[in-house]
Amino acid sequence: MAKLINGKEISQQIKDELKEKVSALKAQGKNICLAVIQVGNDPASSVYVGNKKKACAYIGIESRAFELPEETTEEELLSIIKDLNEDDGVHGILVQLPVPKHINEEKIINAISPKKDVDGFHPESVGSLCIGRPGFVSCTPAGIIQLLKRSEIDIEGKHCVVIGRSNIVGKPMALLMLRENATVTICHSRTKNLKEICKEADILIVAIGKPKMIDASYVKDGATVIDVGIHRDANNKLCGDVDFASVEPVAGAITPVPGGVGPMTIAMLMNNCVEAAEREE
Ligand SMILES: NC(=O)C1=CN([C@@H]2O[C@H](COP(=O)(O)OP(=O)(O)OC[C@H]3O[C@@H](n4cnc5c(N)ncnc54)[C@H](OP(=O)(O)O)[C@@H]3O)[C@@H](O)[C@H]2O)C=CC1
Ligand SMILES: Nc1nc(=O)c2c([nH]1)NC[C@@H]1CN(c3ccc(C(=O)N[C@@H](CCC(=O)O)C(=O)O)cc3)C=[N+]21
Ligand SMILES: [Mg+2]
Repeated sequence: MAKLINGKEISQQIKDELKEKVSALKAQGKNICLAVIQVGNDPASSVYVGNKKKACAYIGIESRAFELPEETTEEELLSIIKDLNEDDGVHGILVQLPVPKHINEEKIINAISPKKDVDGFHPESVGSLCIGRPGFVSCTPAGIIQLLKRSEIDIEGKHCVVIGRSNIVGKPMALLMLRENATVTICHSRTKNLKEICKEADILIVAIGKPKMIDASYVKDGATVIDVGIHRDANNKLCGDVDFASVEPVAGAITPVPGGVGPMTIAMLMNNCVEAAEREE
């Protein structure tokens, strides 16, 4: 029986810590504001954006919502970002991904000022993480580090296997584990012997985007398993990239979906907004 890593509870702790910080900042006359931009109305995106707005309200951060139609042009979106970059009242800018196909995602990410890049997706933020300089760190991987630390799971010297090498999850995750002195292996769709490599992991972080792909046969006895995936199964129930029922009996610790990594992503977004405001001085 694995210890359940409770992301809902840990994210709540973090949000409560941030709430106190925000009221202290407010007492000094500083109000924090996050601009959240959604283009189109993908239902999953709307759920995440809604969760972000709720978290802002709870912590005392103002959220300025831009609900733009699917037909919004790249130029229009870039122009909104430019205005927000120049607006001293706005501390963080988030453009919910994916954006519609006619908009170049890379151009949008590059347009956001690194000072307001609370998602940590800008090349300057990623480069800073890579060479150990201060900058915003992608929220999902940063949240996973918090999950591990606050669950008292040692990272230093452990073999961490990350499955997935996307720019927003897998790669920054591997860099963060390295920064925490883990020995890190990154796996992807061309990896041979995926199962054998995963079986070596003390900490297995799964971000592949394939529902329930990782079962007990990939997991060493007692390993910590972190499930980043988020899907809806045949019964419209949320599930991850990990087959929880299969893995839970062999793992030492495991995150559920929902209530694992997802809520941490939002808590770390809030953390980055507070940092953006604090850095302003
Ligand atoms: N909970 C949260 O807060 C968040 C959850 N997510 C979820 O996490 C998952 C991953 O997201 P993201 O990183 O954006 O996904 P991407 O689709 O961008 O990346 C998936 C990665 O997994 C690799 N991969 C795909 N299939 C296999 C396979 N059969 N064996 C080994 N590796 C494989 C790919 O390899 P290759 O590079 O070779 O193609 C790629 O590197 C998704 O389910 C997403 O919804 C994402 C962000 C936040
Ligand atoms: N610019 C940008 N930044 C992101 O951080 C970003 C993004 N685009 N695009 C999509 C992914 C995905 N993501 C999630 C956030 C919260 C939950 C979350 O709250 N999950 C809850 C359940 C949510 C539900 O009910 O569906 C949970 O796992 O318990 C999940 C996933 C952020 N992302
Ligand atoms: Mg992706």
